[in-house]
Amino acid sequence: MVELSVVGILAGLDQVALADVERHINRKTFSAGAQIIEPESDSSDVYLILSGKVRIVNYSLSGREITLEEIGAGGCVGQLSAIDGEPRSACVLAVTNTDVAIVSPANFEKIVKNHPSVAWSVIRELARIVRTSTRRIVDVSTLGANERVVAEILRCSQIEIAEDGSAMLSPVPVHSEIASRVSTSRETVARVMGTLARNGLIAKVELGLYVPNVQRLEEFLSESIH
Ligand SMILES: Nc1ncnc2c1ncn2[C@@H]1O[C@@H]2COP(=O)(O)O[C@H]2[C@H]1O
Repeated sequence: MVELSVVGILAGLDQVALADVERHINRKTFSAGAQIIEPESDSSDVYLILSGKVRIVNYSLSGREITLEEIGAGGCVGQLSAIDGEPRSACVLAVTNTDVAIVSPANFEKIVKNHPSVAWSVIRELARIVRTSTRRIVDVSTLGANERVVAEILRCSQIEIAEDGSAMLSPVPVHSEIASRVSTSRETVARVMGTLARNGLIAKVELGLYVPNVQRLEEFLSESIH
């Protein structure tokens, strides 16, 4: 059984406090593809992700799926409705089989009020969401679709950057997933990745998508913006 201590917002709690939280949760496993949070439901439960990966998605008026974020083990979703009592702001889907600890809104409030370190972590997480959302708004309002695709590959590369300035994205990012993250079509992603490959900025290799020089990719992006 996965320990609750893997959950980021519970990191500051000692064993006694964790045992107390354990009494206020229900564990559940969602299969890959299952919907964990449905916007239409009345529930305001909070989901602490113990293992696996979830995708937070919204839908455009035309029905296109927009990925807001992917969150792995240690993350927390569903806190917004638990905090403000408003309807769910997005859908949450299990990407892989995912083990969660479910906390009712009343128990979430109790845990937050009893443990200042949890309250602070929840606040920090909200700050992170605001920052990420701000960056997305700026990207969507200032960059064209092609540049957004390059910016997304660049962001993934910056996370994986090695000492020699290269990066390996493994597995190769799926076109439809990049498209969903940057609000464009799969065809645009395929076209832009083709251009990057022809310019030697990315290459598909056995291990994944290889970016030989992340700085060159950054320069390519800033040249295409200006
Ligand atoms: N922009 C976002 N970035 C990260 N997580 C989000 C974002 N929007 C919604 N979520 C998460 O998705 C959840 C959907 O249900 P809630 O609104 O209760 O709580 C939400 C957050 O946990």
